[in-house]
Amino acid sequence: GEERDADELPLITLDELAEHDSAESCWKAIHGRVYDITRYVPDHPTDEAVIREWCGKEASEGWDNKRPGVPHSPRAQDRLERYLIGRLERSDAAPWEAVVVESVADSTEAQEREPSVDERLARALLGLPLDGHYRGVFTDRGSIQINVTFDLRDGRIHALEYRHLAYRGVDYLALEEGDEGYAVLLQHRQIAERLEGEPVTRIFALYEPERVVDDIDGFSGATLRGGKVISAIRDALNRGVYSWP
Ligand code: HEM
Repeated sequence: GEERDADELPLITLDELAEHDSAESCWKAIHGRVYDITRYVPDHPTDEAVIREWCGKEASEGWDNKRPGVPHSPRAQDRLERYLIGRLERSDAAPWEAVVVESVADSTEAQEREPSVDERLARALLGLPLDGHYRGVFTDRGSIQINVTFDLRDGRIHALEYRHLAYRGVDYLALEEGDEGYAVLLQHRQIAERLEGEPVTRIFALYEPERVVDDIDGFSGATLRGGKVISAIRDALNRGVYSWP
């Protein structure tokens, strides 16, 4: 669809919107525009209930927060624009400026958010991981093997730490020099050192640990479960920012 002049679109009231609150006819208002997404509901990549509960409503909050702080991708935005049918009639009861859930919002006050001046918002709109403190785990059959924390700044990893590191009943963080398996702990620490300041995309190098860690004490790089560290980091990224810098 060509970009239509917003002024040409019909005005739709909140009452009218509210009549289309089911899967049979699902309209949503997002940032001042109204979309009839009825045809899209069955195709949405979640449980239908997730998207249906916003039918008939001002849904910017859901749109901007697939999970807290994680907005939909540009691809989803393109998709959304296919269903544009009107403009929401503004009323003071329904502010439709960017809505950000509380955990993410600057708590001081609702200030004007523009991607040109708000780096966080710009990264969010581009689908880039947001700066902040992250925590994630790798579990195996219910028990946590790796628990990592790290910070992202401009998409780069800093201060990667292991809160927990255990395989097969061995608590590696408790090992001391000379203990069997100590080299595995050193290798994990090397990962943290070598990833310091690297773009987060660099984690995939851990699939070939010898690219990242030295051979220590005759242990080959293969001792290291590089894939598990990647999983813990990806889990952290999936969970989203744990706390803001
Ligand atoms: C407003 C309420 C909505 C909520 C709460 C919501 C929630 C979600 C969630 C939780 C996911 C993640 C699925 C996953 O990672 O497996 C997702 C993905 C997606 N949603 Fe929605 N959604 C909403 C509306 C929409 C609408 C109206 C469209 C398009 C017309 C849409 C298009 C997509 C697409 C294309 C994805 C794939 C990931 C992406 O491109 O961001 N969603 N949505």
